[in-house]
Amino acid sequence: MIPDDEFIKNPSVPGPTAMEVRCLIMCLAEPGKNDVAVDVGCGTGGVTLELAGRVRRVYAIDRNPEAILTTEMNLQRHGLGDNVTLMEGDAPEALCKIPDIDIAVVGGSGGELQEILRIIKDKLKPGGRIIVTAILLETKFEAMECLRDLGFDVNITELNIARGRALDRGTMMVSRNPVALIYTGVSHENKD
Ligand SMILES: C[S@@+](CC[C@H](N)C(=O)[O-])C[C@H]1O[C@@H](n2cnc3c(N)ncnc32)[C@H](O)[C@@H]1O
Repeated sequence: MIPDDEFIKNPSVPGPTAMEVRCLIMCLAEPGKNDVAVDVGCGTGGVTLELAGRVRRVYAIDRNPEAILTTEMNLQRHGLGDNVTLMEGDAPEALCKIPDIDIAVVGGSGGELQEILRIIKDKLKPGGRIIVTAILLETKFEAMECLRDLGFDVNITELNIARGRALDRGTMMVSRNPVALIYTGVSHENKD
C-alpha cells in the first residue's frame, strides 16, 4: 500500500482515499494479473495506483481535468501508468467506451450513481466485483438499494479509522470520518 503522504495533492481534487480504506478495497476487489478494472472518480489516484500495480489494465475516469492531471502525476511519481488509460469526462459516457471489466471501484458519482451502476453491471464479466465507497448516508443507501435492484447480493462495511498522532506525553488517536464500502457478492443472475 502506498502511504497517503506519498501522493502529490491538489487542493481542488479530493483524495487520496485513506490507505486503510484502499487496503480493504484491494482485499474485496481481489485483483488478478489478467483483470481489467475501472476506477470511477479517480480523484488523486489513490485507488488507480493500487490497481495499476496489480491488474492488466485500469481505466481511470474523472470529470475534473485537475483530477486526471493529479492522477497522471502520481502514476509518474510511482513508476506506474503503462497499463492505465486516463479518461476525462462524465462517468456514464466514459464507461460506455471501455471494454468488459472484472473490477469496478466507484469513488465518485456526482448524482449519477444509478446510471453508473447500471452500465457497470452490463460491462461486468461473470464473477466480477463492484465496490462503491461512500461518505454520505444518502449515497450509502442509494448504492445498496440500486445494487439490490440490479440483482446483486449486497454487503456494507463501514470503516472508522483512528490514526495515532505523537504528542509530548504520548500518542493521541485522531479519528477520521467514517467511510462505507458497499460491495457485491454474486449476481442472482449468475448463480446456478
Ligand atoms: C472522493 S474523490 C475519489 C478519490 C480517489 N478514490 C482517490 O483515492 O484519490 C471523487 C472523484 O469523483 C469524481 N466524480 C464525481 N462524480 C463524477 C462523475 N459523474 N463522473 C466522473 N467523475 C466524477 C470527482 O471529480 C472526484 O474527483
